[in-house]
Amino acid sequence: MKTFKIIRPDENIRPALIDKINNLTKPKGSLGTLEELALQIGWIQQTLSPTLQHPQNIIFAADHGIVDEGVSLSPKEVTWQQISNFLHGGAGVNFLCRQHGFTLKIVDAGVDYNLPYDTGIIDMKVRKSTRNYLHEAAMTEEEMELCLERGAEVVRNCHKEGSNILSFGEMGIGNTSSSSLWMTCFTNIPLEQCVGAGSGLDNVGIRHKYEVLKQSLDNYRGDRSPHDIIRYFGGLEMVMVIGAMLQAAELGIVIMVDGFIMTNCILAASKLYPEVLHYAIFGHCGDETGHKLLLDHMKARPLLNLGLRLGEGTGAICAYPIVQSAIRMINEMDNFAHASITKYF
Ligand SMILES: Cc1cc2ncn([C@H]3O[C@H](COP(=O)(O)O)[C@@H](O)[C@H]3O)c2cc1C
Ligand SMILES: O=C(O)c1cccnc1
Repeated sequence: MKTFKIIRPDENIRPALIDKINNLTKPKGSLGTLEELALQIGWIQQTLSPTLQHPQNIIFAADHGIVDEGVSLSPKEVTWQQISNFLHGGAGVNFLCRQHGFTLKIVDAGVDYNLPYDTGIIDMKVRKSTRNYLHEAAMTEEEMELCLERGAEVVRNCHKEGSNILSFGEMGIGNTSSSSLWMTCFTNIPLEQCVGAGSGLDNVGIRHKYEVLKQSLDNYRGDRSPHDIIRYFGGLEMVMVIGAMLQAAELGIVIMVDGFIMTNCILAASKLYPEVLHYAIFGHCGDETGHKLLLDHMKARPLLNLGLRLGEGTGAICAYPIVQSAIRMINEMDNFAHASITKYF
């Protein structure tokens, strides 16, 4: 399997970073989460003057065989139709990218449609849709490997373009189902608490989705290793995100984590390489059932709580101005000595 070299950033810089933050003209700790973010990004970048360069939101898209079982309110073709909307600039993620200066990249990981690649969509298609994991593994070992490699390749290209912060998003009707299965397998939280409305199921629909996913789990005969669970229940776009996140961490790129699906992707990535979590900033806690439970389980502290349940990277991008403030704080605030203010602590 593709390997990644992900290290915990060097601790040696931390005292100097803490010292710099504590000497800014404010009571110690009074800028709270902004101070934590500045420390984290300075630590990742190994500098006392961290920067944010060329932010990009990368949407990985694919279809899911399990959709045949009626687990989503939305029909499968919404995946490619929404991609077309992304290209025309009319989706939720588009106005947020425009507002916050993000470049938007769309990656076809496995959409069940012949997409027009001359529009700028990045062709990384591994196959058209996963198989239906009610009956068989969603993807083969080779397909999983291709997903990891291609996700990593997309991020290497962003790195070459100068990005040091990336947000990841997804589009794939049915992908809250894969997410719920990864969540229950990796956290041992009962499946019932991991299954929610996704793109809009009512209670009857959620019950049916739960029954299908429960049956899929009962039918599973794999070895329960992280690798096998990722492969068996994964979405092609979600495994590509894992490759992308791992490559980002290897390159020292800050990872902005979006909603329920992306939180599950970084959870799964951390089962392969635990150190990936040092590079993650959790953008928000959304309304999809299980998201808060999962964040709590991971001891993650999301920046926002806006009741979002869309995906596409929207919640991560909404949180970006807070990250920008943290970077301005550490670079632009004066210190006690220079400002001639008596330091009383
Ligand atoms: C128009 C539309 C736009 C979306 N953008 C993101 N999603 C979100 O909904 C899907 C997951 O929900 P489920 O598992 O219930 O299918 C994903 O595509 C996710 O990105 C959308 C869903 C719809 C309908
Ligand atoms: O939080 C998410 O990522 C999410 C929730 C519902 C539907 N699509 C995405």
